Amino acid sequence: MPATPMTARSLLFAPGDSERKLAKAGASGADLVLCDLEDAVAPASKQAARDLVADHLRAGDRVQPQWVRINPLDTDYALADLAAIVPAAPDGIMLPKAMRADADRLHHYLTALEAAAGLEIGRIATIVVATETAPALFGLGEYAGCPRLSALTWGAEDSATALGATGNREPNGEYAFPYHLFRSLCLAGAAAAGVTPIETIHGDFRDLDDLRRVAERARRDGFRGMMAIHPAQVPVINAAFSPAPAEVERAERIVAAFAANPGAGTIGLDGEMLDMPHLKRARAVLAMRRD
Ligand SMILES: CC(C)(COP(=O)(O)OP(=O)(O)OC[C@H]1O[C@@H](n2cnc3c(N)ncnc32)[C@H](O)[C@@H]1OP(=O)(O)O)[C@@H](O)C(=O)NCCC(=O)NCCSC(=O)C[C@H](O)C(=O)O
Ligand SMILES: [Mg+2]
Repeated sequence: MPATPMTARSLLFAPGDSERKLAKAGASGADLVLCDLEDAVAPASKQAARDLVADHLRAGDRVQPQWVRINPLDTDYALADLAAIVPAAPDGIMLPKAMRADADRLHHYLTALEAAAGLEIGRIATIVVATETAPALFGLGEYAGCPRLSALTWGAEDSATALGATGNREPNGEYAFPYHLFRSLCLAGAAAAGVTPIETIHGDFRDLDDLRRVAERARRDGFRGMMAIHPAQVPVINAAFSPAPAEVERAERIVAAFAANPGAGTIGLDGEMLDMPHLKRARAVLAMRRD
């Protein structure tokens, strides 16, 4: 039961206990909304948030796919989250603090709950936040063939907590070395599994210039989308994960140059040597266009 790799550029979190934010997220222009039942919701509000998110899902009129981040499977909250949410037919489930075995367990739970709710089996896709526990950090290469999995992402805050760190940033604001490693392993793990790598949140939600820099770097590195925590971040992320006109034009010229030289493995264009990896990347840029 393989899932289609995720195509969302922006995934906006809305706290599950905020009716206002759940409603506003739909109008944000985000490609996907993540209704959160995990860390944005205090323990005392978990049940109220489940009820609110289920009502939100049942209200219909989905402008974009509506996903739910449940609590980790090894907490007392997770099964109650799934029991409340699956009958309301979310488009997907985000599983935090997880590793491959948890994603497999989630697949089985979803199959049982979809059947009980009369939903099409396999309609609910999954994304795993795959760096948030110490054991998970050693398992990022294990996701190939994971049923329902459409994307992998990572979380710098919970990774730091898992390591016992006191922080995760250098004095200049960049992530410290361990978090570059986890980010890179998430990217490579997603590529190895044939699913979409999604960049983590940018917590400084007022600094949109820095967000632009970080999001553009993420796309350059291979991420295909990014999570957001505030509606103002959405247009910046959407732009960063959409190829610019000049990039599309260059990709078209590369594809055309190879088409004009069908026997050539390598060609020169604008003084640059191009071979098969360049052609593949040019085709990938063209596939990312949204007209
Ligand atoms: C971060 C926020 C708490 C800031 O909220 P606020 O101070 O209210 O911001 P603004 O005054 O600028 O809000 C302007 C209006 O926009 C609405 N709004 C704000 N955020 C959202 C949102 N996420 N979705 C929809 N609408 C939103 C406000 O309601 C204002 O509208 P109005 O009421 O009409 O004036 C807040 O942005 C927020 O709650 N963000 C989401 C936080 C969240 O979900 N966090 C969990 C994910 S991150 C994570 O878990 C880390 C990761 O797992 C790791 O381990 O690293
Ligand atoms: Mg987290």
